[in-house]
Amino acid sequence: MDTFSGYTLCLPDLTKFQSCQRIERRPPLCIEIKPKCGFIPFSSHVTKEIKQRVCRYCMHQHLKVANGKWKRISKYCPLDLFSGNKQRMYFALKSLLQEAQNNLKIFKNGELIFGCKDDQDCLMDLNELANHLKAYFFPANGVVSGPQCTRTVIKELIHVISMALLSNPKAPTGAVKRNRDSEKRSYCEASHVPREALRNGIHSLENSDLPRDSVLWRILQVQMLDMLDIDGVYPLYQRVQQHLETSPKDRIRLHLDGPYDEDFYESLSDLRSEDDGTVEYAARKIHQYRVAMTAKDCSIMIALSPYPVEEGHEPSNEIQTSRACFVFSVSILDLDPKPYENIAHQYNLDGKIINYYVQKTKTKMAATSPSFPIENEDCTLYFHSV
Ligand SMILES: O=P(O)(O)O[C@@H]1[C@@H](OP(=O)(O)O)[C@H](OP(=O)(O)O)[C@H](O)[C@H](OP(=O)(O)O)[C@H]1OP(=O)(O)O
Ligand SMILES: Nc1ncnc2c1ncn2[C@@H]1O[C@H](COP(=O)(O)OP(=O)(O)OP(=O)(O)O)[C@@H](O)[C@H]1O
Repeated sequence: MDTFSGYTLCLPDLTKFQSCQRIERRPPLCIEIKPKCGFIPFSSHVTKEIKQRVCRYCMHQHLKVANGKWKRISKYCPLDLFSGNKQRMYFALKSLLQEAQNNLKIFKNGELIFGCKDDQDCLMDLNELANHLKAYFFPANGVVSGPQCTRTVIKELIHVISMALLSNPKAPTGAVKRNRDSEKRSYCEASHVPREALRNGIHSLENSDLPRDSVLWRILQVQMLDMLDIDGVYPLYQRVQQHLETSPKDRIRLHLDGPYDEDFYESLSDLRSEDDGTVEYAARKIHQYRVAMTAKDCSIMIALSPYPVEEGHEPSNEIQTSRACFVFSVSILDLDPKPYENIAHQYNLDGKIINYYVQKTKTKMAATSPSFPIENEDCTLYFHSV
């Protein structure tokens, strides 16, 4: 509900399956993922070299833990999830299950069974999650338990989530191959994926790249409307602010607070990046940045409704593994536009994230690097016969 305008938005409950399906004994599941930004900035305005190597999410983790927002650093890296590479996606989803923070929630029949209600109240027990889910993956034998059961259920769950994230509602039109440059931009040096898997990932073309029109592909396309990065957008914001001081009424003409109509939408498709020095150019780039920011903060809802393996279904909206069958739907949540004023906050936050990360990694490197002999210290090597 928007208390300023007096409007209320009435949305369907996305934790429940939307289309009318046959009644199943087992209730619907829903997985909510807030994936965050899935690429390394490619803008030439970026001056801090670290931003070209480590993604914002991984850097921000350190500041969040230092500020007490979360207790532990997550091994989740959005670039692994958005990679389209099965191994990296598996690792990303497993990391979310180990440290969900506000990036993963699981609902059963609309009720939260895994993830955080808020910063204090988190349900994070994987065995309990497996207990909730085993009826979906061991339908004939609900009594299995123990670590093996948990492992199998979690593996199956990750498999099902990956399939939903990579599914293409418009039938197969192929994956979008990355060129060498964008490939480099899709690796984060702070990722915890084992180096070996990364090396294989870079060279293996199969199981890599996002299928066109999959939910991850669509979100990534919108995120990449941020072509200048906050480093390039902030000076444009200052240009607009300066202009508004003398012409405050232009705030409406420049659509800074909406309306989000055809004109606004059209301004998103003009991707020219030659700055002609006008306030119109600045406003257009700010619109694109704000829409990208919205896509960097949205959530994906995957609703799953189980059905018996032997029953046929539209293959386009079903997920079938060796152990389970689901019909599924994928929606995107939390698409309210980021306010124009947010840009100043983003700029300051970006600086804090980077400074803290650089300082933290420097201290860590100093503590782990080998100590060199101090001046005048005896460094004679003695060889003993063996
Ligand atoms: O800046 P970030 O990346 O920390 O994102 C904020 C989110 O923090 P997160 O990193 O996901 O824990 C933050 O999430 P929480 O409220 O902390 O769960 C909000 O979504 C915030 O958006 P808004 O200002 O409420 O519209 C988000 O702010 P925006 O950057 O999208 O404006
Ligand atoms: N249509 C919906 N169906 C099911 N659950 C929903 C729906 N809308 C929101 N939720 C749940 O409520 C949570 C908060 O929603 P949302 O982020 O839109 O609210 P908000 O007030 O904008 O919160 P924030 O400022 O933290 O983003 C979501 O993470 C999701 O779990």
